[in-house]
Amino acid sequence: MTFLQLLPGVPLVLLGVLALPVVITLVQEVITKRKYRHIPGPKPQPISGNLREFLTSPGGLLGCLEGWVKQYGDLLTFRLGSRQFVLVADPDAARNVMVRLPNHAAMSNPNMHLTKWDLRSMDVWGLLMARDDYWRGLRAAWQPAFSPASLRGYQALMDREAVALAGRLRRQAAAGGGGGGGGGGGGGGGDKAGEIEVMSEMSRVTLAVVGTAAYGVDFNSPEYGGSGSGSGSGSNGSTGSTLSLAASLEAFRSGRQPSLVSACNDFFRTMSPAARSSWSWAVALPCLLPAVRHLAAAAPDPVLALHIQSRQVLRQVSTKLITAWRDSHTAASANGSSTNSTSGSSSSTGVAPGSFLGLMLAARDRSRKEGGAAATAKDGAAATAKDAAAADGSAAAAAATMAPTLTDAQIEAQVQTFLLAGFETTANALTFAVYLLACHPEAAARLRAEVDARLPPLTTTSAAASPEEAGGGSGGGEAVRSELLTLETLDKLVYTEAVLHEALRLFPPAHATTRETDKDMTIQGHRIPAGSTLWLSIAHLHTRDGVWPEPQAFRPERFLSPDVPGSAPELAARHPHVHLPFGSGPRMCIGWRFAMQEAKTVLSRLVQAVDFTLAPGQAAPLDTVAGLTLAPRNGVWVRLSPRGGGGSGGGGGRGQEVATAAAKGAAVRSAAA
Ligand code: HEM
Repeated sequence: MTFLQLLPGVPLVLLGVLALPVVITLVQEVITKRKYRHIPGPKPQPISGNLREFLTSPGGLLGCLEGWVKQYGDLLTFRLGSRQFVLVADPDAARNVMVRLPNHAAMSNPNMHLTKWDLRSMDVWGLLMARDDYWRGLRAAWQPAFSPASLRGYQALMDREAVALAGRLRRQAAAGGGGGGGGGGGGGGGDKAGEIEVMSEMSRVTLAVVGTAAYGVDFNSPEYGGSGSGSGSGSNGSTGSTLSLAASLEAFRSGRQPSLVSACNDFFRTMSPAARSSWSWAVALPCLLPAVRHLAAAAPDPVLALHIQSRQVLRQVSTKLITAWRDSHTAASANGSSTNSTSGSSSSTGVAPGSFLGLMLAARDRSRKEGGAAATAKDGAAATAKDAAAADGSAAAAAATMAPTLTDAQIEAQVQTFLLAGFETTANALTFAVYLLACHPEAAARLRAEVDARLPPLTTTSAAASPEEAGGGSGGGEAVRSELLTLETLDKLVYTEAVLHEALRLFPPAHATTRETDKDMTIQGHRIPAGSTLWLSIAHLHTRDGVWPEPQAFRPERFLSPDVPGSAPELAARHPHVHLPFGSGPRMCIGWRFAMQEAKTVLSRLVQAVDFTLAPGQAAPLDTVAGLTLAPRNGVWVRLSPRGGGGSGGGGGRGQEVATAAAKGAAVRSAAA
């Protein structure tokens, strides 16, 4: 038989090759279906599973899950592409699995899977996704950065950024100008006089805090694309951040280089189920994925390209930070000025601000010494995370068996994890709190009274030495200063804390977390097979009927302890596992105290400095988007007015009362993917 005679068979072979992955996937689906057949849940479609309902539900991702819980009960199963999930919505069951199970399940976002390995080491090696013994070692290495002594050391820099924000907002309120040049961003507020977009401002503050607390650098400086870059349609000129996926895509198409804050926002936005690349279908056919990943890398569509770009920026920044740390540390060692790579990490003094990398490198040095030659050999065998992942084709499996020392890729993964986990969630929490206060003048008034009574006053001096000292922002020559807001004072801000807890309840930035079952287990009478992915819907627990009286109402009093006047009696009776903004158990958020300290500092300073109401045109109820995190879809616009008397605090007069925003609607969530 000649070659030519073979040709008619070629299309058939090709068809067979293409059909094979579909057949394999369908067979796997049948097997999976049998494994979970005893658990109720929506009927999946072949290949896509329940993805369509997830994406098209009018209530978005959260509304879809809510509907399923109503229909199928507190334990149900659903499939997204090839991935089967078990949703646990009962508080007791949620507590059990969070406390008992040590591992998060691997992430399953299409854009993430379509990105080549060298850009996503964080998805496996970062603390958030680390597993088993490797995670235990890593968590211990991170812990000193969040010890009480370390947190005390961060307070001055948190307050410095909060006072800078207060100055910036006060100047914008007084000038009656938009300061950042708003640009619309689809949020409805536009750049009218005295209006600001809250999320951009909060992102600027929280990014600055992460930068200085962890790395001792200013992430808002021009070096990282901040202060003035990125202005234009849909972006906030003062922060260089974009306000929506559409605005980021527009900026991307125009070839604009994103600031660090934009890249971080884009990372989260492109991890939303709504931000699908035209290559996303490949995730439903796992056996095709390695090949498609290469094709997608060669011809990414704008969504995937934006995702890849955000990871490239994160990578460049982390490499730069590591190199700078090494250079300065090597220089210091050569001068004999420092022998301790953590710059003072003893437990009594805490970790010095800016030395998170020192902590990681010290952990590596320590484990190298302890592990000796054997560990070093093992480390060498898995010299890069890429090699480890390639060894068996499973990055997650590689992580579980990793040597105890940290490779460069693993250290880079921690840098990126701290940056991402430490900034967006806190910025979103603050944004939601401001939105809720703008809608509830009575709560804002009570908060203002507490702040005025407790905080050291803000004083305004003329002629700022630098724009930074003046709180950045637009023009003018005034600076705002204050004595330090201490941790002792912060402890007394019980209503501020209650406002934040209530905002975290109604709009939990981390709306869900996961666990992976390590062996077969029984939940609510149903057998859950080993290796299952459990989806714990924090958002659902937070608004569960029958647990929370008027679950959608904004009532900070719920979180006041009984000895505080005006507290709501429900606190004592409440189930401890229906308010989990930071998760629970051994995988609970390592940065929760850091986040609360920062959020209290920033919110109280903001309220001390200005009054605010929702800007005309700002949608209420708020339009949100739930992806990896819950965020406002188009930012939140508020109108500022200065508080009276030069900002002396201490209960002095105010420039303008907060106008009632009741007509704008209550704190109802409209989460949409
Ligand atoms: C309001 C702000 C924040 C919220 C709502 C939040 C929420 C969460 C949640 C729900 C988890 C998963 C917990 C679980 O599965 O039980 C988590 C984990 C984590 N968070 Fe946060 N977080 C916030 C701020 C921070 C900050 C400031 C950092 C600082 C770096 C941080 C770092 C982390 C890390 C590294 C993990 C993974 C911990 C582990 O797996 O061992 N978070 N966070």
